[in-house]
Amino acid sequence: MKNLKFTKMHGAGNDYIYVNGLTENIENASQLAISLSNRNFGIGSDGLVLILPSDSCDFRMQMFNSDGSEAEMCGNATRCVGKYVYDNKLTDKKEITLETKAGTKYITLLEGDIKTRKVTVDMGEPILDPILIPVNITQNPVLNYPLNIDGKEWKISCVSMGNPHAVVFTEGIKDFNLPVLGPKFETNPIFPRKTNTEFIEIVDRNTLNMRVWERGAGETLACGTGACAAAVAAILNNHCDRKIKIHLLGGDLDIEWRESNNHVYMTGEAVTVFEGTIL
Ligand SMILES: N[C@H](CCC[C@H](N)C(=O)O)C(=O)O
Repeated sequence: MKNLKFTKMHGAGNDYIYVNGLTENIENASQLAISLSNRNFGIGSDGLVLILPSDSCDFRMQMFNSDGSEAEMCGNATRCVGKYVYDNKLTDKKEITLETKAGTKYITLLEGDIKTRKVTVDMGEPILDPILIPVNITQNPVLNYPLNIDGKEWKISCVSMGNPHAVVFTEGIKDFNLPVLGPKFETNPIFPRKTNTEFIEIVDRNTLNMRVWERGAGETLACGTGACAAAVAAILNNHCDRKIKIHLLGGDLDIEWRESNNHVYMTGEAVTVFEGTIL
């Protein structure tokens, strides 16, 4: 894709390539995600995000993992899209609606500047029905369900934020060999559409530590939908209260699951790193 203009951004270290689909013509976005995400021969990223026109919202987001697979939703990217459209004067609003494959998301731009901005996203309601996640387990909701992997029993709690998540409450996560362990969850046959997997340490009733093995991307420094899923699972398992700070390798995310409307709210930074053109 010669002369393709892009912007490199990250949310808590979860970095994506952003392309303005209103002006750039994108062919085969899946293949483009693979080639541009390559950290040696491409730009290097966790995937590709297209910002597109929408009939129902201010904008539409299409998100592709670095393996080329398209995901229903991406929390960190949603914050960055909000910052992108404001900084590039595609809107002058600070309350922005975004059409995604997981429904409409509501973005609120908070304090910030051209480099870094704090952003809150209303991520909507968590999905707990195993049929809708999907996960081949009859328990509903799926909480602390025993999953045997290579002879070790793990307890998983399954939540969807439009994309599937298996949340594991455990200890010693900094020593986990995720490149070996992660794929055994991601491609486990009980997940018909694979899964993202969050490995969580409970610090206290308002604090979690998290590492994540993402579907289609491997270990990332942060996962917004994963942080939301982990917060919901922690609250349902009575490990935490409804406001939780989550420490991820790339930074912190503040999650609130509001009792009043059953919506999950995620607040964190969106950072613009550089702009460029593909030669
Ligand atoms: N790998 C995810 C998509 C990206 C999610 C993550 N980066 C986020 O911030 O929510 C999936 O295939 O469901």
